[in-house]
Amino acid sequence: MHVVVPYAPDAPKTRLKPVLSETERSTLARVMLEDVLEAVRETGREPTVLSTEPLEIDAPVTVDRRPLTEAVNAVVRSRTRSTEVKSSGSAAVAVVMADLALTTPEALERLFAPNADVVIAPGRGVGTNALVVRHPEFRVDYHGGSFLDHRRIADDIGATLETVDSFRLGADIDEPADLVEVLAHGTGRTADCLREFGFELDSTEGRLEVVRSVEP
Ligand SMILES: Nc1nc2c(ncn2[C@@H]2O[C@H](COP(=O)(O)OP(=O)(O)OP(=O)(O)O)[C@@H](O)[C@H]2O)c(=O)[nH]1
Ligand SMILES: C[C@H](OP(=O)(O)O)C(=O)O
Repeated sequence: MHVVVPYAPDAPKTRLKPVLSETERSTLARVMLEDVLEAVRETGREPTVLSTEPLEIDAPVTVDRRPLTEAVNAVVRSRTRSTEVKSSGSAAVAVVMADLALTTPEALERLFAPNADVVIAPGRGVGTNALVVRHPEFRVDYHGGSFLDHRRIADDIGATLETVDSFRLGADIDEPADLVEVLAHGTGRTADCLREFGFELDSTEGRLEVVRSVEP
């Protein structure tokens, strides 16, 4: 299975602006990417980064400056349609977002295991955090509740769809409140990165929150 990790390094994670400086957002995005790549590798697969810019990283990188949906569809089209790839028995393509900081190899195996035409791990906010495509006519349409769009697209083309109910794959790190999940459940370098930025868990207001001792 070909595993692609989309990544846009230019001004990433803007929704974290209230709590992180621009440099910190870039560092966090990069560390999350590295955690995701490592988790994929631990499943025995070699991920390719699908980046909007050239990157210095220990992984193959494909540069495609088009918006997310177009760039991913170009990969999906070429992998699921190529007769050469099909005859080698690996026409499936997986798309795993780079901001899944809680991802583990075990969580990814649950995404890779089903033999459905389309497999989706939805994210909070009804996004599509991770996806496997085996059907040659399936195309992605990210943003704006993309899980519902992807379910409809699968239905329209008669593709079988399996949904993976995963806390770890469902947790994309977009907003300040998501940092609580990283500090509480993170097993990779992202949690260490947040601690280095000075974040810690705090429950003095009742609900568990992140607070930071050093402001950006
Ligand atoms: N290749 C590619 N990847 C993208 C693009 N836009 C977002 N991504 C990646 O897709 C994943 C999900 O994107 P978002 O959650 O919107 O991340 P983001 O754009 O960094 O965050 P916000 O600025 O808060 O929306 C992340 O891994 C991003 O790095 C794009 O245009 N091209
Ligand atoms: C990538 C995109 O992220 P969102 O806009 O939902 O955060 C999606 O999952 O469709």
